[in-house]
Amino acid sequence: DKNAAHAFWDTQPVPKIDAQVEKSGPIEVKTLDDVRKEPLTLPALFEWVVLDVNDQVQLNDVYTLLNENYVEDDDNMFRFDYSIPFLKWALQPPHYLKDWHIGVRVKESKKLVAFISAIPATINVDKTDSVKMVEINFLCVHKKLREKRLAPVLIKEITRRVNLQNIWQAAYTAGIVLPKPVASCRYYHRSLNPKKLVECKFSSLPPRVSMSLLIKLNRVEENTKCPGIRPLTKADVPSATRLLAKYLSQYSLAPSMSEEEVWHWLAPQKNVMDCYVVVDPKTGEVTDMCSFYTLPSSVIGNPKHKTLKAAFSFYNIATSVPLVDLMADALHLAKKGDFDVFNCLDIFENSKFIKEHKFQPGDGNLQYYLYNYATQTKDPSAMGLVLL
Ligand SMILES: CCCCCCCCCCCCCC(=O)CSCCNC(=O)CCNC(=O)[C@H](O)C(C)(C)COP(=O)(O)OP(=O)(O)OC[C@H]1O[C@@H](n2cnc3c(N)ncnc32)[C@H](O)[C@@H]1OP(=O)(O)O
Ligand SMILES: CN(C)Cc1n[nH]c2ccc(-c3ccc(F)cc3OCCn3ccnc3)cc12
Repeated sequence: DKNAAHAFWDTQPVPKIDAQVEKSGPIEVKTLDDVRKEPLTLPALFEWVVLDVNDQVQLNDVYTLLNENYVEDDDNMFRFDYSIPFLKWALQPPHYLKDWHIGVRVKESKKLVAFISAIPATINVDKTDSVKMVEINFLCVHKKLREKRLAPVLIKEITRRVNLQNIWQAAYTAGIVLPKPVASCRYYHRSLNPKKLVECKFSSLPPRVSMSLLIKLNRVEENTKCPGIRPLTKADVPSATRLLAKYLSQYSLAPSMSEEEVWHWLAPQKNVMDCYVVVDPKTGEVTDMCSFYTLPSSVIGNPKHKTLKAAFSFYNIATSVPLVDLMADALHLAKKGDFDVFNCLDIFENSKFIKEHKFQPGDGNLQYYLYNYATQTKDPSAMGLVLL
């Protein structure tokens, strides 16, 4: 309800839930002099730590905290299981700061009980403003320490450390409604391994549909449709960077990526990132690209299956082939890569293929947010940004 008190968020530079935005731009303007020099105070038993994700032991601590305590679906049947290589990749883009990988440990046992991260990103807002921001992700408090107001402390501390670098805006997404969504997006699932999805109770057999019929109904193309589609290589990066910049310029919220960033985010990496391109045979220019990342979920309390292998749609651009054909290839390649399900949001032009490719609606929303930046609420199709 619109009057619900947000004891923390009502103190933050974000629009009130029922605010009408006049003009776009920063909500508050501060200088380095306004920024606390010392860390926020934690409850007595806890200490701040910086996680060095180059140290296998510390990276494993982050993996275990998230594997056991991170995001679950509404029915608590699945929990995201970001892999160790995925977390290293997600946390170490070009120009990352170790200081922005913040943990809370129990002083006595050194057990990691909370985490929050920021990575640098240049975000274009409303196609006009290019804003130096951070992307906030992997906020997690151990299940045993929930509802003790620890999250606001983590958020204020990462805000402080980001402000110290003269950055005043952030982008983040969440499955819950907070003040105040920039866009409210829906997620969709395309079954690739219907038998396993039914056994995991991710999906159910429709009435009067046998398992063999369900398998047949979800069959994907035997071959690719796009001529010469192949994995992205480093040599493709200058052309792919130009194609991405041109494509993303049409969206109200989109990243601006250097060649170094394009290679970091789109370089094919087993069990992390799949990226395929179509190039003009004459010029070698990249004309089309599809990409999806690997994010498994633990299956909670299932006797037969421990994990669900999900592909999440990332950046897709079709200029020489229809988007529907490019995504047919993405589904084919994901099936070949042994994924059980292919997920996407109703952002970009994804609604063009969601119906035709037999995606089913998911059970919730993914809300997009900006911190300290007011702008009009957008349609999901105006979103051109994917957060992991
Ligand atoms: C300029 C730079 C700026 C950088 C910072 C930008 C902002 C970045 C913001 C972060 C972006 C993260 C993005 C991201 O990582 C992707 S969203 C995924 C977040 N993580 C999970 O859902 C994992 C499982 N849940 C937990 O670990 C805990 O439930 C968490 C830690 C979520 C909350 O711990 P808790 O023990 O359940 O709760 P208290 O400590 O008692 O705190 C309650 C207060 O926290 C507010 N809350 C709850 N969930 C939130 C969420 N997902 N975002 C923001 N705020 C959230 C809540 O509204 C309330 O405030 P209010 O009373 O005002 O309503
Ligand atoms: C984005 N990134 C910040 C992680 C994140 N946080 N909170 C979330 C809430 C929903 C989705 C999401 C996004 C796309 C999608 F196709 C399905 C999704 O969740 C299904 C429900 N679920 C949650 C865990 N296991 C299954 C991601 C997230």
